[in-house]
Amino acid sequence: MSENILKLERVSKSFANAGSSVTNALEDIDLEIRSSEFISVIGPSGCGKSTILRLIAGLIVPTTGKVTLNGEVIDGPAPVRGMVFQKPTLFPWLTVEQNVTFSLRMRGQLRGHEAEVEELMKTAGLWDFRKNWPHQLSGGMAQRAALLRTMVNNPQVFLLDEPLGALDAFTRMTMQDVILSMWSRHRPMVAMVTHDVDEAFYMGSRVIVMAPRPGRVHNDIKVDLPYPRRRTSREFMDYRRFAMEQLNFDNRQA
Ligand SMILES: Nc1ncnc2c1ncn2[C@@H]1O[C@H](COP(=O)(O)OP(=O)(O)OP(=O)(O)O)[C@@H](O)[C@H]1O
Repeated sequence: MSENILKLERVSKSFANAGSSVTNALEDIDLEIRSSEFISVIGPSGCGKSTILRLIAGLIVPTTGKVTLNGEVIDGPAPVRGMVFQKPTLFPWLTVEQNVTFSLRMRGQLRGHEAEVEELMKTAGLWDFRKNWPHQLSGGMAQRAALLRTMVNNPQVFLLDEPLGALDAFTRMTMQDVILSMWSRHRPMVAMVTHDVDEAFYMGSRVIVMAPRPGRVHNDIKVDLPYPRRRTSREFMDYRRFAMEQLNFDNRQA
């Protein structure tokens, strides 16, 4: 399988505010992501994390610079770049299974993919709930269904914007493993925004630390730890400590 390369080259993004002021959400971002990398993006509120994902998704275009996938400029959304948001957006009138297979059915591609869908739903613990309606699901189950719905398209680029932010700590840790096990099947390129430093290092093969005003890359850390990772290992704690220093949290304690 050929390697996919996503590039942000000298990308800046400004937003006009009410009145005449402008927010420089991102300034001069250079970033290269390759197939099978799992990128976690962390940084303080407002530093442009979601803006990076929205640019890659093609929901917005850069003010200057360019975003390309395999050399082609991204200027709109496409199924090869799937995005999952913090709040799962399932169709309430469709069952879990119908939600997960929605885009496959729309494209007439469900036949031949049934076995794969079944296996994915079993991995995600949703098979026994496939006939349920979205309102009958817990938050974690709904988010798993939303993740699968994007995953069944086999996107080249998988964009996750705080996908686990609304979940309790235990469900969140389980979901981290569910996402990693789904990722390990085809190893698509993943870019995930999170506010949780542990999550960033537990999941990411690379962690991008961003700084605000204007949003820029402060550090790009390769996480040299094999999967599955141990949250309590010394190496894990070393990465965590380093990131906390980068984010300047080590000297903000009371
Ligand atoms: N559509 C928009 N119009 C005006 N300003 C915007 C728009 N989208 C984002 N911004 C501004 O751009 C900056 C970066 O926003 P962004 O949502 O990317 O940050 P973030 O790092 O994801 O923040 P958070 O962690 O709080 O979700 C913020 O100052 C935000 O107010």
